[in-house]
Amino acid sequence: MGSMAIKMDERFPVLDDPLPHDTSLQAFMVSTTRGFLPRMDPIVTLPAEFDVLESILQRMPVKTLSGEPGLLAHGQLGDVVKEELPDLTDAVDKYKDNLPLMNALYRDYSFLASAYLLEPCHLRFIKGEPYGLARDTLPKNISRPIARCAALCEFKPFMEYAGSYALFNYRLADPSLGLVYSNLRLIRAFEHGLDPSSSEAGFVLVHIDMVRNSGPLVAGTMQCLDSLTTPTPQTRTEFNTGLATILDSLKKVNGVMETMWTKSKPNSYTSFRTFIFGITSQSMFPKGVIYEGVEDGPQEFRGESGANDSMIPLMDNFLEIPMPNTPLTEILKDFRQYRPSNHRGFLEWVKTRSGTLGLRSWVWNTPPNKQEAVESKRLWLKVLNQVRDFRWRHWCFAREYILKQTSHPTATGGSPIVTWLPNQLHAVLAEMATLGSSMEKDGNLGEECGDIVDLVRRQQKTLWKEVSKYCEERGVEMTMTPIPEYHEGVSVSA
Ligand code: HEM
Repeated sequence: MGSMAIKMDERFPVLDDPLPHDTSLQAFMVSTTRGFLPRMDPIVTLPAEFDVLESILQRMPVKTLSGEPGLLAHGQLGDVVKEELPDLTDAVDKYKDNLPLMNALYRDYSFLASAYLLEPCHLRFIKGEPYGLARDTLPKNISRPIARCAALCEFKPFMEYAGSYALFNYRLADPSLGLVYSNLRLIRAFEHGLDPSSSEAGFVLVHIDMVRNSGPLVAGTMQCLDSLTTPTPQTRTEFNTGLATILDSLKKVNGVMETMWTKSKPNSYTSFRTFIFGITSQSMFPKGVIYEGVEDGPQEFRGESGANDSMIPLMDNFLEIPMPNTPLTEILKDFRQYRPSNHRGFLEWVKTRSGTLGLRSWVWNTPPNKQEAVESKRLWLKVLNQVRDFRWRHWCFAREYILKQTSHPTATGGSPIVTWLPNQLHAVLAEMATLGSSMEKDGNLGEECGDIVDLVRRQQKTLWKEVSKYCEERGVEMTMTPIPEYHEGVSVSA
């Protein structure tokens, strides 16, 4: 089901039972129980053939598990990789039928690859110097095995958010306590992340803690789409129940997101992020990276980024949020490739299914006076409000963790730091203002939705001012389109 073509007129095979013991399936498959988390908790222990890799990865972080400085603290990783690590591609092949194990190897080689390439930049960064150039060649003992496991797991041969850095990088300190924040530990880290109270650990673990709530998000989405696919007299009721489930799940996700402020400190982010930069659009890699023994030409890939999480893209596709036709939106589309193949297939399927059903029109162009139809609109607006809430908080993160800390112009995924996040936030605000105005006209806004629309109108102006200020300070072109005063007269049909 990973890369297998799913016909768009068939129901996407979302799992209810995530089949945690089935090693013939990719680790990442969308389910109504674990949502976008892998089907099983990530594999921690590698087979004995990989003992050298394990030993290097344990000695690698700036601060190791014992608290002693590791190889990256003194710039010793490059030499150790050359001296100690054999090319273990044949050992990878020996286990190729065990896809979750391939995923663990992909995670581990991608940690090593990023640390190896960016080690020189880290050494300059801690001296307060600009990043300068990274290493531009990945030696065979890393490039061949990472290319092999990435191909088997259907990832890019470079660190990704789900398959490597975040969602396949946790273990349970006490398995009997399950997936609760205080019980989560990182498997791999670059800087201080093996200490669960560190900002690096907090940054990663908050992502996992959020995605832990994505099962009902998937289930609610499927319920909404199913209810319209085969219409019955109960369709509207079922649709509204599905929307309510989505809303509940997003509220939990946003509630956990808010804990980032205390779990990971704004002034610590820039030091561990050196290792999660990608190759695409980064000054550290002006000529890409040569993967020795794999491909002839230089390669480039986007870096690790929450932009490759699937929860918000799911909502973008389900709600048919119109994105502006800008080069920034092209980057958003490019990000959609950097995720597990099954997530990719699911997101595409939802986009097509919502579009074919004309979901947005069905909700917004129905007669305004039927109570259940009005409820669909209110729920839809509240779900959009959670997407807004996510993106607004996210913009606040970008301001506090990045813009106020560094002048480096490009985020880890290779997007321009000042304008990219606002491109999407602006689009969500505009959509909400448009839909809110149409409810207002019909006299159906109600108090809660009225408050939401008021907030949207205030945030449109604040965002505009903030982005203009950063663009001016940094000499960046302001790309946001002007805000039409309260979007009067804008059509809401899809
Ligand atoms: C300190 C916290 C965070 C910072 C500094 C941060 C930073 C960024 C940056 C700079 C981008 C732009 C894309 C790029 O990398 O080129 C981005 C995108 C994104 N990040 Fe984060 N992030 C944070 C936390 C999170 C969390 C907890 C999630 C949860 C899943 C997340 C999900 C996303 C999403 C979905 C996008 C795409 C946004 C969109 O479509 O508008 N981020 N992040």
